[in-house]
Amino acid sequence: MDSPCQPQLPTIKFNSKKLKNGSTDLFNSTSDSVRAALETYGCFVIEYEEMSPQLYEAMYGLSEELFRLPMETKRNHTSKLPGFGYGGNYAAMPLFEYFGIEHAQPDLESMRKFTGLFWPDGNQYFCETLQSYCNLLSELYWTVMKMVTSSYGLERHYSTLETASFYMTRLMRYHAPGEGKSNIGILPHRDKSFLSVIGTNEVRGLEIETPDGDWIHFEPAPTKFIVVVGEALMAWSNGRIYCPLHKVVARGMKEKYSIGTFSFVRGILEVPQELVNDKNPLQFKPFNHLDFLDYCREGGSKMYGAIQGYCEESTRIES
Ligand SMILES: O=C(O)CCC(=O)C(=O)O
Ligand SMILES: [Fe+2]
Repeated sequence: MDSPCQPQLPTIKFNSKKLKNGSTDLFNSTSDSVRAALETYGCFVIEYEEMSPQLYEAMYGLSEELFRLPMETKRNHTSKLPGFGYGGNYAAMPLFEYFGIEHAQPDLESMRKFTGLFWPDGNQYFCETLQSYCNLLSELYWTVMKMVTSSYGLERHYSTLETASFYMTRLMRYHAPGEGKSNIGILPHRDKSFLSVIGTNEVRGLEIETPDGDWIHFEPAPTKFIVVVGEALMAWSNGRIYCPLHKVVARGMKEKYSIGTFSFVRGILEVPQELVNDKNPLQFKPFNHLDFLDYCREGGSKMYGAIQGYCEESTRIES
């Protein structure tokens, strides 16, 4: 049992109507809370009360259906990008399986292409449900990005990032290890993405390490999403934003399902001038995010954190 004084992840309420149409005071104060959470923990929990219970039930029901398909069908989903496509049955992570869908927007066409791999005659219900869920993750994602850029006074960078970004929406399953048992779901790692927003069914398992070395559980609920910083955003912020180590531990009899949208930025990522000064000298040379992703392809110790080494190495090669 967890003790009541266990450290908690910061939780921030998002009410999209109030944030869009309401007071700028609310937007500004929420933005500052988001920035503080990302600087301290590299993550926070969004409490989103408007979440539709019907969409939640439908999406996680359909995830179960998708993962129950035969292995040869699941393998139809391939990608050249590491971590995208279908993956699973790894010796070091035997309980973990995923489908990483690459898309420019959470549009119906991308979802139709993915759905068509498994249901050649179409599956409108799956396709529309997946699109609605991706849309929601994307809205939450861009609300966070608007807040981060605004809190640093970097509003002009928002649309540049928006234009250059593309996404991997990843549907994940963790097999249940069995009564009274636990086993690793995903090994400890730092994300190679810019930022992600992840929802989950009611099964716990995701743990995040604080800078002090404590591991904190994300406590799932239909109205909760977790925002996690990737190494690319940490570098872009010149190290102001923290990038946390995290892992999934599967326990007990229930399968865990989660769905996250992870963003990537095409072209060169560069620390904004506004974040560099005498007190905060430049820590990360400009880098190509997709080349960085490729550099991390082999996994291993790079999963713990590789951006510092990558920026140094790629500058050495160029000079
Ligand atoms: O399934 C989760 O909750 C976390 C997944 C994760 O850390 C990842 O895909 O990078
Ligand atoms: Fe991760």
